[in-house]
Parts: sequence; C-alpha cells; structure tokens
Amino acid sequence: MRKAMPAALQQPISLIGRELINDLSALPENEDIITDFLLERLQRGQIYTWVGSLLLTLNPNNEISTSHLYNSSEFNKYTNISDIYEANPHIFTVAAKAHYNLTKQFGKSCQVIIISGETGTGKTYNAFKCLQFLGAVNKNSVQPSQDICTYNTMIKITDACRLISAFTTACTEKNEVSSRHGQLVRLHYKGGSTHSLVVYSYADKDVREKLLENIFQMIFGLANAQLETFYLSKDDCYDILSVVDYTKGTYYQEGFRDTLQALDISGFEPDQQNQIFHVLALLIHMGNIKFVKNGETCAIDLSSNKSKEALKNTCTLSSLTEDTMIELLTTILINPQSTWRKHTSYHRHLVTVDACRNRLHSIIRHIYDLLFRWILNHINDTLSLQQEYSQWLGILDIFGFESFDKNGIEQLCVNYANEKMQQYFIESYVENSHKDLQEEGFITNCNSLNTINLYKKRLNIIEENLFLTLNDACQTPVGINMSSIIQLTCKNLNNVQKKFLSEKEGNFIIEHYSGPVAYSIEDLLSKNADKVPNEISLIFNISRNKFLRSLINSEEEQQFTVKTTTKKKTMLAKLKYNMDTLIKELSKCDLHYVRCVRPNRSINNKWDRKDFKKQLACIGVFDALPLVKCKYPIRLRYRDFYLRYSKKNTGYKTTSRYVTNDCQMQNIHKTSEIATHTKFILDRESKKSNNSEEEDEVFLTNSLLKNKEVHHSYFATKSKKDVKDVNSIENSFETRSESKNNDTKMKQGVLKKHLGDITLHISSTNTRYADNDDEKIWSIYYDAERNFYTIRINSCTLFYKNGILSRRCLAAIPIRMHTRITCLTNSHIVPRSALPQGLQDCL
Ligand SMILES: Nc1ncnc2c1ncn2[C@@H]1O[C@H](COP(=O)(O)OP(=O)(O)OP(=O)(O)O)[C@@H](O)[C@H]1O
Repeated sequence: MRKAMPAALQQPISLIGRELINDLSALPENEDIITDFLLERLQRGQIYTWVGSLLLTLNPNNEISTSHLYNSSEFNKYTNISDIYEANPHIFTVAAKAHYNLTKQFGKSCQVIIISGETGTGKTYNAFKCLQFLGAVNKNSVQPSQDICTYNTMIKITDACRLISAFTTACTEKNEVSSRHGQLVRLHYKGGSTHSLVVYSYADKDVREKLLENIFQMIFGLANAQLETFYLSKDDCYDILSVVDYTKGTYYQEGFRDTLQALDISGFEPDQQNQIFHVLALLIHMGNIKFVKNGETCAIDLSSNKSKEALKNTCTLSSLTEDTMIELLTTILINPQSTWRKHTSYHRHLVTVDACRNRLHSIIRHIYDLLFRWILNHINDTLSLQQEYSQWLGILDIFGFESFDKNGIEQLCVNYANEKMQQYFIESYVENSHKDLQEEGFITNCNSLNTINLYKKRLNIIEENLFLTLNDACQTPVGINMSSIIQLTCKNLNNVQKKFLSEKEGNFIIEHYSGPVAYSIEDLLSKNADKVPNEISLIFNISRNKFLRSLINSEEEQQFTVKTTTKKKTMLAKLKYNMDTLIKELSKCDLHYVRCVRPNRSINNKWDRKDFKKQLACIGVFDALPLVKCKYPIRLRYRDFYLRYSKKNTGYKTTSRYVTNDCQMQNIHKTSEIATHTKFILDRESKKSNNSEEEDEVFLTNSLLKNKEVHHSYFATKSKKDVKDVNSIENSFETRSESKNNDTKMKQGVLKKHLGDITLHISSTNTRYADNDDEKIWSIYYDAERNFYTIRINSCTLFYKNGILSRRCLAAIPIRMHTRITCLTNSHIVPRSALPQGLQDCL
C-alpha cells in the first residue's frame, strides 16, 4: 500500500497550469486524463513527455511538423545545457544526460539509451537524432588542435549508421522503413569526445521473404549501364522485389545517393562498392529461380524463361557452372566435410518443391547475412581506430513488437526479443524503483511485484516450453507433424500456463505483454532449423569470384556479432543466446529509457484512444507511473548534488544566515548547523556584490518545516485560496517605501507578511532606498493566468507561488525536497547535514 500523497500534491491540475506540465507524474493516475493530456500535447507539437526519468515520445505521424524540435537552435540549446536534470523532455536531453554522466564520470562508465516501442513508433528516428546530437556535442568538445581524424569521427559514425540502416530496413505493413535487426551502437569516449564506434548486431530477423531497402535503392539508383553489367534492368520483374512500389522511384534514388555517400565516408573503395552491388545482384537473380517436380525428385524449372534466365545470370555472377548450381539447389551433399572418407560422400535429391525453395532461400539469406556482417566488420575496423575504451555510450535500437494478420517465425523472433526487453525493463526499472521507494519509506507494498512475476512466468513458458519443443523438433531426423506437437505441448500445460500459451486451429497463440498474437505453424520447422547447406563453402570455394569466396569463408572471422556456442543452431536458440548476452551487457550499464508510441487515427478520423492506451500500457507507462509519482521527478545522486551545490557555495559568501521564528538573524558558520534550523530556505537574492553588508536578503519560512520530526520535509504547494490578501502585501511594500525615514523597524529592514501558514519575510540591511518617492524599489505583480506572483526587489526578480519563493520562474509541477540524516554514497536522498547554501536552486 502506498503512502497517501501530501495534500498539496493532490490539488486540481488546472491550478498547476496544465500546459506547463511536461511530466506525467504530475497528473492523477487516470488513463483517460493521461491520454487526453498526451494527445493535447501532440497537437501542440510537444511530442516528448517525461514519465519521471523515462522519456515518452509520440510519433507525430506526419500530421504535425517536428522540424522545430531538431533545428540548429535546439541543437545549440541542448549542447550547452547547464541544468541537465531539469531540462525539458526531448530526445536530446536524454542523449545529453547520458553524455554528461559519462564525461563527468557520474554513475557507471557505460551509459546506454534503450529505445523501445512497437513497430513504426519512431525508435530508429529517435536513435538517429541521438546520434546527430552526440555528433554536435562531439564537434563542440573536440579542440581544433586535435587529430582531424577524431574531429571527423562522429560524421563518419552517423553515416556508418545510415549505411547499416540501409542494409537492415525493409517495408512492412506498418512501417515502410522497418528495422529488421537489433543493434547496439557503442560510441567509445576518451577525454570527453568520441574516438571510435563499434556496432554490435544482436538479433536479425528472418529476412528471407523481406524486401530490403538497399535492394530497391540499387535498382532505382544505379545507372542503366551499370545495371546491365549485373544483367539487371529497371523494366524487369524480380520476385524479391515483388511488392516494390514503383511510384517511389525518386525516394529510392535519393536513398541510394545517401547510401553511396555513406559507403564513401565509411571507407569503402569503389571496387569494394562494386563487389557489394555484384553480390546483391546475384541474390536478386537467385530469387527468380523456380522449381518443378521431376518424377521422384525436383529440378529447376527450365521451361519458364524467367527461371532459366535467372539460373544463367546466377551462374555468371557467382562464376559457377550450371551443373554445380543445380546440384547445390536440388540435392543435399551427405557427409560433405569428409576428406579421409571422401568416397562416402554422396548427393541425395530433394523430393519436394518446398524443400528446394527453402534451400534456395536459406542460401540467399546466408549470403546476404555474410555480406551484411562483412560490411559491419569493415565499418567497425575503420571506425574503431583499432581501439576500444572502457567508457562508452550506447544506443540500443531493437525492432519493435509486431502483430499482423498472418504471423510466422519472423514475428515470433521479434516479439520474443521485445518480450525479453520488456521483462528486463520491468525488472530493472520497476523492481529497482520499488526497492528504492520501500527503502526510503514511501511505500510498504506494491502491486508491481505481481506484474514482475507475470512477466517472468510468461517468458519462462516461451523459453522453456515452446522454444525447447520447437528446437527439439528441428533436430529430429524423422518427419514431424508440427500441429500435433504444439497441441501436445499446450495440453501438458497447467491452467496458469495455459493463459500464456494455447493452441487454436493449427495456430499457437502467445498472450504477449502487448496482447495475444496467433502464430502460424506453417514453415515453422524449416525456418527455425535455419539449415544453411554444409556444402555451401565447398561449392563457393571453387568460384572464380574472389570476393564471393572470401565472403563465404569469412564466417569464422566475424567479431562484432554474438556467436552462439550452442550446438543446436536453430534460429530460436541463436536468438535466445543473443538476447541473454545483450541483457548481460546491459546489466553492467546505466540505462536511459526512451519509450515510443504512435497514436493512430480510427476510421472516423478521430484518435484511436483505445489503441493508444493499449500502447501506453504495453510499454510500461502505467506500471511505472505509480512508482514515478512517489519518486521525485528530479533525483540527484548525493555526489552530483554535492558537486553541484558545493560549487555554488564557494561562489557565495562563507557565512550563511537563517531566520528563527521571531525573525532574528544569526550568523552560522557550518552548513551542518542549517540542518537544525530547517526553516532556512532562501538567502541572498540580490546579486550586487560579495559585500554582504550591502545586500538585500529575502527569507521564507514555512511553518510546515518547523516540526523537526517531519522527516520528508517538502516545500509545499498550496492552493490559491490559502494565500490571503495579496494586495495587502503590495500595500505593505508601498508603506515601507513611504515611511522609510520614520519607521525604525523598517530601518532594520525586516518585512513580514503572513500568507496562511506561510510567512514571507523580506529583510534588508543597508537597503538602497529610492532616491525619490516615485521610484519603486519593491513591486509585486500577480500573474492570474499562471497563478503566481513576481516580486521585484531592486534588480532581483523572485517568483512566489503557493508557498514557494524561488529565484527561477516556477516549475510546472509541485516540488518536494526529501532529506534524511545519513545517506549512502549512491543514494538519491540528500542528507540534511549536507544541505548547502545554494539549496534554493532546487526550486
Ligand atoms: N519524432 C519524429 N518526427 C518526425 N517523424 C517521425 C518521428 N518519429 C517517427 N517518425 C516517422 O515515423 C516513421 C517510422 O519511424 P521508425 O522507422 O523510426 O520506426 P521504428 O519504431 O524504428 O519501427 P521498426 O521497429 O519497424 O523499425 C519514420 O520514417 C518517420 O517518418
């Protein structure tokens, strides 16, 4: 059960100024209010919102222009950000915070920005914005005297990521440029600037039947003459490009120009670029090969011109004979590695067209995979400058949750990866927050533990029941009826487990965190087996194409992909291994979460609120919110707090002052003494000089703080009705000006006004009085719209609202300060004894 919120924090939102709120934790825990609020923000072009320390981003869906969010002034604003913990919600803030923590050595030496959400919600877009921003920061931090190579590193890195993206995106039902791969871009830092890049590939989707962006680009981007050298033509029809939108030629041409530029910048020589296109052309032709049944066996369909032509071009581009290619595609070489028993090797014919087709596509996929990894290795070799440093900043962009009308193993891989990441988020963020809050005494019990258990159970069933069954089935040499295996697996589950995994009409249904998804079992085994023919390297080793040969033999040399040690190399086993490795890596890092959602329109063109709420629930916003509401939106580690305010201390005079109940001022010399007089809040607002004698001083005491037993002291917000008569304050200031020569009390420079149970004291020693009676030294202005007072004292401006007197324009959400007597080094809680003089900056 959570502790009741302080009354001041439960006031109606309208009083706080809804349009100023940028953190969901300031709103009541009501899904409808949150939905309205976010959609309102979206209409205003505010696509970013804090959920405590999480950043929530809304995909503007091409309806709202967001260019203003990423223009050069925004870059400058965030690259020169001074107050990293209180900055507006923006992807740049998250990047700046991670960069700040890394370079100032706050927290761990590895900082990772995790961007997640369903497909098409804007993960890749935001990951690029992060990179661009870090590029701008890097540019600022690199001294002109530094190596030009270092100076250009970030430009190269951004282009390299663009290149990787071109090789890993494809058009899907929900996103034209959907990532088909999960990558962790690691920017290695030395001396505050990026020195190298390493891109780790953690999970690839099954790209067999997918259309890869770069292949489109190539077809549209290459000149006709160059296409002819690869036996391609813009007018011909290629199966691998069967759903290409030919009206988008210009778009792909532009993409190709970017890819070429990225290839140049990433250090690919023209002949290497040509080799890449050569291999892509080979794959396009291979995709056109068709098979027919030929008696008991199968053969390549030579009666179709398209298929015949494809075979011819495939052989020419791979420099292999037609016989070799036919043998590779229609037979299996048994015992291929045998050298001493060579006579025992023999070819077994494939007997079904499907088997031949699966074999062809696994070869296409394998070669494409090898090409991509070769490119990745090349980029990493060029940009890692042969060195990795212990400090790095990572951006993790992993493909988003998918649920289409028909889902296969590809969606299973994607959704499992998302399930795993979500479980990790719930475990690392929600569970840790829960522990913190419990330790700090804010909550005694919390429902979030049930949520965590739910995630664990579901993942356990996917991994232990489903994956193991599918992997075992792949290893079995005899034919298997997958439908009955799935039925049996589901039948053996207990009632709780059945909630997560069930079987219906030949499909199996997983109740994911994002809702149920039905997966077809068609092709499940063949695709999961991911059987790359063992003889592929033997056959391509006799090719006269040197690049192809080296590519096929390069598998063992690849460094930046996670290698599975498991003997059962099924697709699901590899994926599980990769995800486990990734999570192990993440557990060593400080994590910054960015959660992406995409509001969609329903048929009547209104926002689909149901879907929007579902997305918010799925990415964990509603799980995190109750915890976030208990925590403070701004949480500084003790060390950060100390560094920040101790600096402020040295800038000020050494003597602090506090006000006792009867407004006497005393000097104190140790900050620790402040702790015993917690009424001290605001000091020295005038900036005239360091000479304390000439300065005005403003104090605010709050009777709420008188009680020393109050452990969680907070600077309470109070509703407007609690503030009594504002005019009377103004009047008293006027009176003070007028009676300056007569009133001895005024000469002592103390003004006191009771506002409910808050007392505002304004004191002045040696105050500079007005030279003439018309000059107003004090003024109070009430801003009715935003419900706060602006107090001007000489050149100094203060803001007052609901009991908070602050030097800055007031924060949009209620602010509390939590203190305790002692604290751990890494605690977010400031010990009372360490409250320094610059505490007012917290406000
Ligand atoms: N902040 C934004 N401003 C403008 N456009 C955006 C923004 N975020 C997303 N988009 C648009 O949404 C499209 C889809 O985004 P993106 O490709 O980043 O989605 P994704 O979450 O990475 O999807 P997938 O998981 O399928 O890769 C982008 O092409 C872009 O046009």
